Amino acid sequence: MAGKILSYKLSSGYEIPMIGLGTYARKADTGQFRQAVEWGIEAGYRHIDTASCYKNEEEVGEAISNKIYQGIVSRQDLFVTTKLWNDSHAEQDVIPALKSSLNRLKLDYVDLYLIHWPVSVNSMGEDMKIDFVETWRGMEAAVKEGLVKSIGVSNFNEEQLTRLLQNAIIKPVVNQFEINPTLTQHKLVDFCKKRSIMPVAYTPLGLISEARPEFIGKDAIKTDPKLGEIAKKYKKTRAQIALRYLIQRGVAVLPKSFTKSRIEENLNIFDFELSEQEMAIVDSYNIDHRCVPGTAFCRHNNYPF
Ligand SMILES: NC(=O)C1=CN([C@@H]2O[C@H](COP(=O)(O)OP(=O)(O)OC[C@H]3O[C@@H](n4cnc5c(N)ncnc54)[C@H](OP(=O)(O)O)[C@@H]3O)[C@@H](O)[C@H]2O)C=CC1
Ligand SMILES: O=C1CO[C@H](CO)[C@@H](O)[C@@H]1O
Repeated sequence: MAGKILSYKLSSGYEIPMIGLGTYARKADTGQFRQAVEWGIEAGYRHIDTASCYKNEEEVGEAISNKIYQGIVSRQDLFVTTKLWNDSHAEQDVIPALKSSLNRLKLDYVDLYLIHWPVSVNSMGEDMKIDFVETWRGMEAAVKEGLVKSIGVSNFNEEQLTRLLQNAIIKPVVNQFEINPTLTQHKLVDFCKKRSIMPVAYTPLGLISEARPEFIGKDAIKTDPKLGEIAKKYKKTRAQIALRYLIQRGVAVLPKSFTKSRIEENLNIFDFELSEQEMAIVDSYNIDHRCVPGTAFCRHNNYPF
């Protein structure tokens, strides 16, 4: 891997590597998550993003245990994030849900625990209308029990972050939300930074990713020659330029791949710098298009978008 991975000091005092390996997949073969995380750690990733709803924490945990056992990394070298699912938002459900995640991950703490969505549901998917401030009390208790180093949120909008900050004893250190060249999110990124909340980009490749035939017609970014020229100049791919653009905006990125060469490629973004003009070109692909609109929750209380 060329170039040292940058990291950022969170408001909790812990360092978060600016790139993490995403692990969500709608479909996967048995062992595919484990294999991807093992390749990731071998390639140099030290930050892994999972969630209880991804149903892959066991395989992610196996990969981590294997790499620790093989002496490739120690637990302290890794930054592991997992997320509280929407069906465990009652204050008393947070620690049991986290303990189940830790059990599946075979870890005794995670570095970051996030409220996955500001929306609460029951096992039938019905809206439970639980206030996320109540959920936050459970998150704070998890810090006090030493089960997690830092806590944060995902898919929260400005209004929700404001209410949370007004009511939090331990402040959220991260908001994880969709950010990429076709959904640049300048307003929410600036809002978070001003409040010492680190913006972390999910779906950082957005419409660049080849596996999204449903977006044909909106994906000029895949073929536009201006981006091709920038990529050629630095001997990088369009995906690497998109990731570098986010890093230079001070946004951490979580690219997911099951392909060994892409896992390595996505990490190889720390040995070049885009000019201001090139940053503006990448920025110009914005069409405010959400790849992850969370439509399953669009009629729920606290739907964020
Ligand atoms: N908090 C939240 O609500 C959400 C969190 N997330 C997190 O963010 C992570 C990343 O988001 P995700 O939606 O997976 O989207 P990504 O932007 O990471 O895109 C993933 C897709 O891009 C392909 N890909 C990966 N690298 C390259 C490359 N270099 N060139 C071309 N194609 C590439 C992958 O294919 P292949 O695997 O075949 O290589 C895969 O199909 C998730 O895995 C998850 O951890 C995601 C969505 C919501
Ligand atoms: O984290 C996640 C992974 O992707 C899913 C579907 O696109 C999202 O709903 C979820 O929030």
